[in-house]
Amino acid sequence: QIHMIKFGDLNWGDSLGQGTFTRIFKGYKTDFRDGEKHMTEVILKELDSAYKNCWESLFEAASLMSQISHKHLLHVYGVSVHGSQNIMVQEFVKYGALDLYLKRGTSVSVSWKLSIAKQLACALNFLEEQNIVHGNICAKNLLLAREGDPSLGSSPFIKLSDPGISVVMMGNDVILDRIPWVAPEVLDAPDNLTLECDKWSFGATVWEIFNDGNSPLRGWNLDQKRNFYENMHQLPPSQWTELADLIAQCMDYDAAFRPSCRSIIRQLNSLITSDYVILHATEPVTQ
Ligand SMILES: Nc1cnc(-c2cc(N)nc3[nH]ccc23)cn1
Repeated sequence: QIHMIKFGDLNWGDSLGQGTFTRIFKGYKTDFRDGEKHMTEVILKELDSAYKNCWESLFEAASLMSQISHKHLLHVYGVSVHGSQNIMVQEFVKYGALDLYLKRGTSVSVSWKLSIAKQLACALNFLEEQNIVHGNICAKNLLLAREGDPSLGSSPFIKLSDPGISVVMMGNDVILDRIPWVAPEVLDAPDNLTLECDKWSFGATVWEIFNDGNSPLRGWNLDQKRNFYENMHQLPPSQWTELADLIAQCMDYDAAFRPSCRSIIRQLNSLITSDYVILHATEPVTQ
């Protein structure tokens, strides 16, 4: 049910960097609609030939995302296979990955951050309703389609990218390196990804959004990361107690205690209307 795209219909542009086992290029796909030639901006994700055996997992991730459509889920046009090249063709999202956008130091307001968190919660709620586990929720996989302009009062708009190659295909080191986004229970059973795992990752992603895109536990080695879970540590809490509480609820070591998406959305709505937002309208840019 995933669309197969003819390699000849793809035009390759600049390299935009690397994903996990993939190279990312800007590009265009040609298609003919009502007798006219259309060039659509796309992202081409080419799987490194060394990881050919992961193609099936990448293909599954693409199929998953192309089966469902939602305004906050990245659109996957299809895949193209050309000799040893395996390519996923995705919609191009103008401002790219949220973690890089935040790291570039663009100063954004608390309500901007809450708006992003709520959009991600809505995407997760939609996936939960379809009983679909994403498995790789993180700021790197949030793409910014619209910056939002505080002076115009227009809010940002994000799209959740595909999960990429499943952790099931990865070695234990890659799973450990995904601490603190990967839920603790995944370390013991990587092939048992549940909806609750996405809630844990949601908590870590909200932490990133409110920490200017800085990676939590940045620079820690795999042993330190393993100890973080073995000692059941939590990420440094925000000064905003209600936000810290929501993150801690999502990052509960007991999956059964993590809140439902409905509860997450309700709590975000109450944060959005709280006085804290007015008091911290535009955070001073911390250099
Ligand atoms: N589905 C996607 C994925 N990545 C982008 C993107 C946009 C941009 N401005 N710079 C980038 N640099 C690397 C990737 C990227 C766009 N759309």
